[in-house]
Amino acid sequence: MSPSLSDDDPLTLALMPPPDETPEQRAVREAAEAEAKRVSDEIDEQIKRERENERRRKRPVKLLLLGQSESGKTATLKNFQLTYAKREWSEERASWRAVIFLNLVRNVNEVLEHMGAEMADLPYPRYPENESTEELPIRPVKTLPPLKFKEKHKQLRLRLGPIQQVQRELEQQLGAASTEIYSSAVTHPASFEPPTPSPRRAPHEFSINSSNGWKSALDKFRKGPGNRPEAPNGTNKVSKDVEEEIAEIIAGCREDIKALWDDPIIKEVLNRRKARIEDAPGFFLNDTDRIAVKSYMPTDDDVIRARLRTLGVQEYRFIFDHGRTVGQEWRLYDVGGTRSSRAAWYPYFDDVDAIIFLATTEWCLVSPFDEKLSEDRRVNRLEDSYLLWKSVCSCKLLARTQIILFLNKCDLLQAKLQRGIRIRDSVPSYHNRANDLPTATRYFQQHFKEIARQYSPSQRPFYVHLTSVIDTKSTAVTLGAVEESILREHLRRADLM
Ligand SMILES: Nc1nc2c(ncn2[C@@H]2O[C@H](COP(=O)(O)OP(=O)(O)OP(=O)(O)O)[C@@H](O)[C@H]2O)c(=O)[nH]1
Ligand SMILES: [Mg+2]
Repeated sequence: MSPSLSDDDPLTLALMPPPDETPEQRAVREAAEAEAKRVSDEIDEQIKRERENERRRKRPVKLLLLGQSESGKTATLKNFQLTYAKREWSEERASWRAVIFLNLVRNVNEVLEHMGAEMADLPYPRYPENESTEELPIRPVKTLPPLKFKEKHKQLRLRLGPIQQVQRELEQQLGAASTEIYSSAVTHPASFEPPTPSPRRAPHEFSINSSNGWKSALDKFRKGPGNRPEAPNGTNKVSKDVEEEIAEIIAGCREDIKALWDDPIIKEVLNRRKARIEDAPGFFLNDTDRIAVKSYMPTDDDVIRARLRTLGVQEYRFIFDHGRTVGQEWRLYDVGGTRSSRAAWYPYFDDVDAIIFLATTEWCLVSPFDEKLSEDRRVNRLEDSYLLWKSVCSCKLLARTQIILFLNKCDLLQAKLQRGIRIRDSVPSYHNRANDLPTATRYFQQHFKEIARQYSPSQRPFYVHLTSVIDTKSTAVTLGAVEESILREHLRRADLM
């Protein structure tokens, strides 16, 4: 007998067989007790199973964002945060201010550089080829008459001089993510193959890089106490002061920045030098009035449009506060897309529920009147995108992973087609198809689908969305569909475990 129960315990008394129980009554009672025990055990077993299922279902949803550099991975991640984790989004928004300042001063300095070069009659600029030693073809010598610069232009250059210093200061504060890497050589598939043991690939290269990505770059500018402990040497504080100082300098240059950007001679300079600054990532010169004020605070759209390169692999954990998966933890992995970053992707392929692969096709559209990049380089980027897609589709580790293709930057593709740029001039296999957005996206989509069909280790559904992820409203609708399909897959995998 249990030490807590004695013969005069009410429960024991209630459960005791009646003293005058007949053998028949006893048999009935024992059968009833056995049945009750069976039912009770069954219920216990069911509760155990449900708990186990619940535990499995609570497993975080893991989503990997892949694609070339500048394809829009980080912008997609920001849309996830804006749509599903609004609180974190609002907390983080202000810390993008410094990045947007950097984007704006970069725009200004690029215009100034073109003006200076045109004034000095220098040849057309070349892009730095950090990742490749391949030379770009030299542009033809100019044949146009020199432009008539006035005193006003010299004055503008002089008065906007401090903006160069501001760029240097911001780049220093934000670290390596603030500078771009350009590459043109595409001779082999983009490699993220399993790391072979080699002294050049130490394991730490494959860990989450939180020390120098944009997350940590933003930390330096994060507002308010309590969010992060202040660095012992007071660097956070210094950065905050620096940011205010920078806001003041930019505000002081507001009228000059506007005068520069609105000037007809400067427009001609940019035309001649084929610099379409407005199509480049992180273009904010049309927003100078709003941004170049001391009290400037970024809007949602500003943050989505801001450009800061991702270094390594960054993990973001969100508990969704909207959508079908409220309360569910999602882990999003945002990777750096430059060719040299891709070796770090592979370790994240294991155990991932889904991949969103971002591809942009507008790269390949070259107009001899519009683009300052060489045709080879643009077409190579399209080729690189196909090769990267092929590598992802054919990867055995991902054979059972859902892959969702975003054909992104459709807004830029549409704008180029409207400017009359013909696809067939850059992509001969396009032949005489209609030069419009529906036909173009169908064509590119078909190409990606065919690669997936041909190279996937086993057949899988082809999911594709045509996106412009800077449009937050339409992207929220796309993400709704994506969330549902990823969740279905997540639950299916949980049941298989
Ligand atoms: N116009 C337009 N711009 C876009 C679109 N998607 C992204 N961008 C912009 O393109 C730039 C590059 O986007 P990111 O999201 O930083 O690119 P990424 O793929 O993360 O690039 P890495 O970090 O270098 O791998 C940013 O300034 C974005 O705002 C789009 O659909 N349309
Ligand atoms: Mg990125």
